[in-house]
Amino acid sequence: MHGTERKAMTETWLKKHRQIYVGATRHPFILAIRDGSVDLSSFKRWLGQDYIFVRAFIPFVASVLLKAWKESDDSTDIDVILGGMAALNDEIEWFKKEASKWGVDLPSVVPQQPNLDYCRFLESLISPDVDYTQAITAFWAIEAVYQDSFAHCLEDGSKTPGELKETCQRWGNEVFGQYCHALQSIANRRLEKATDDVVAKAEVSLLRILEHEVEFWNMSRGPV
Ligand SMILES: Cc1ncc(CNC=O)c(N)n1
Repeated sequence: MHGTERKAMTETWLKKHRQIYVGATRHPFILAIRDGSVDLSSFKRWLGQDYIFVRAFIPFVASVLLKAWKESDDSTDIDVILGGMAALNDEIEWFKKEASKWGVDLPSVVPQQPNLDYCRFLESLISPDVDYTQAITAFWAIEAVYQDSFAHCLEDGSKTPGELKETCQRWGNEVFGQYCHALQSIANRRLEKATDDVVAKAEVSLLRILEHEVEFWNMSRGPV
């Protein structure tokens, strides 16, 4: 990496890994929501699995907050991360409401293997051995996949069914988009000053996240 221009590292990575990024953000499940052909049992499967994921995501975000507090050179990072935590509080209530609307009994949802694998990966990032730069890059990537995916379902020309629009709005709205940009700016700022070793680790975790996200969407198809 020596001598490499590191401004906007995350943008460089998204170009370099474009194929897998498109796989994660234009998955057949998302395309089916967008064209209105989505099977509602797929949607319900996704909803139940995502609730389990989001519960595991909370301690991960808390760990990023703690790392920011200990390691960040900019105290306003905390405000951005805290905003993300506040959104998760809302999100948990929304999942409960949405699940009851669709007749999904959340306590009886069994986590599928790709979900367990993704949650275990999140847990590995909580370790104090993972530094703030790597953790905030991972946090950005996880949020950005949902933002990009669901915003696609709200674009002009999309035929998203009315009853799924609220779901798409949750992650596809403008405010969530700005929040993802704020996370991306923090990641870029940190990556610019990071050691080659940390930059390499952050890139690997970005790739792992994109792979986990593809597997996560694949679960909506149901057990094979
Ligand atoms: C599998 C997955 N990835 C990203 C998100 C978005 N972050 C928090 O809600 C999510 N809900 N689920």
